[in-house]
Amino acid sequence: MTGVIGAGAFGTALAVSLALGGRKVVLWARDAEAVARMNDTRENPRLPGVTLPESLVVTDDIGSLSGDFPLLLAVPMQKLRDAIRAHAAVLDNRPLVACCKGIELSTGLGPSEVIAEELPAATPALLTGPSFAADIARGLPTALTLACAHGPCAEELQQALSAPNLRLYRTEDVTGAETGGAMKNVIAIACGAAIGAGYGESARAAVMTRGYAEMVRLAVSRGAHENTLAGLSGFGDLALTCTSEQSRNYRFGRAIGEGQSFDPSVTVEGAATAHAVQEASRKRGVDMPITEVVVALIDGKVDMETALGMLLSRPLKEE
Ligand SMILES: NC(=O)C1=CN([C@@H]2O[C@H](COP(=O)(O)OP(=O)(O)OC[C@H]3O[C@@H](n4cnc5c(N)ncnc54)[C@H](OP(=O)(O)O)[C@@H]3O)[C@@H](O)[C@H]2O)C=CC1
Ligand SMILES: O=C(CO)COP(=O)(O)O
Repeated sequence: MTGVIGAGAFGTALAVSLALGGRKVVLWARDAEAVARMNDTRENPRLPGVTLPESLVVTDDIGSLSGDFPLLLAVPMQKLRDAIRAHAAVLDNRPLVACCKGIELSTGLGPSEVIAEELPAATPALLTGPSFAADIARGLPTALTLACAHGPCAEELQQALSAPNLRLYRTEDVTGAETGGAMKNVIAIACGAAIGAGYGESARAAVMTRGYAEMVRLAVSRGAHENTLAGLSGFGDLALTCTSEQSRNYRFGRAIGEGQSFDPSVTVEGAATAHAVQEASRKRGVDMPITEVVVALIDGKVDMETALGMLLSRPLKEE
């Protein structure tokens, strides 16, 4: 059995995929009315056009997740700690797989570190990599990274969470996987802004590549292995998010580049994470010029022309 906490787009997509793969899955949401609607219509408005399989149990009863089976935590990064605290009794002392991508603004910690801080007896893991919820829910082929520092648990989770069209690779480098997932959103905002401002696809490729260099520098400074960043959780997700109109982070960046507003109710993980990364990188003395520019753009401190100048006027250096 698998439990999923958070019936947003991603939690629902993972629950659907696992249920269609023959697993027993319980999807929990905090909003009783939304749960009743989902049970009535067998659809989730956050994932339009996808029918919830009959075998998928949707509930607002957190007690139905009691047990020692793995729980997927599919809530936004900045909400993860609240969600854990609200249900600590049920969540403690079992595998908890964070499905969020980001760094906590108030602490500079990644998802596995937040879990470890709140629930030291739980086994933290991370599911990350290139995947749009809509693609997973439609059964399109997808490959992701399952990261867990505890080797045997990583293998069990890899088996338990793979589905016919959802292929999981395993790593024990949780720090590398979570830094890649967090940073790709920041760089996707920069890429969206470059395209929105009309700077062209060559500029985007430059931002992606130099953004990857920033991702690697930050990850290594946090204790990650450089090679992890070349995998699905780093390069893979960077490639997807920086080039797809499906990405909310990319579209948010594009709106900035076009001088348009963006719906504040949409989950854009890279916005808070850019600020968290800026603070962490300054403390560690890690050079992150694209992240600095993204923060300045989000805060409205610079316009696109100034932002471009900040990057192009840097001293010439070796690659
Ligand atoms: N969408 C995608 O394609 C992908 C998303 N992700 C990652 O998944 C994470 C979630 O994103 P996504 O599902 O798209 O976001 P959504 O905006 O679609 O949904 C977020 C969900 O989290 C719930 N939630 C928020 N706070 C809490 C809380 N304190 N307790 C319980 N539930 C809470 C919300 O419930 P409510 O409606 O009641 O507010 C909502 O159901 C993000 O980190 C994202 O980066 C990863 C890969 C793909
Ligand atoms: O993480 C994702 C793809 O891997 C989803 O990206 P967005 O949050 O930008 O939509």
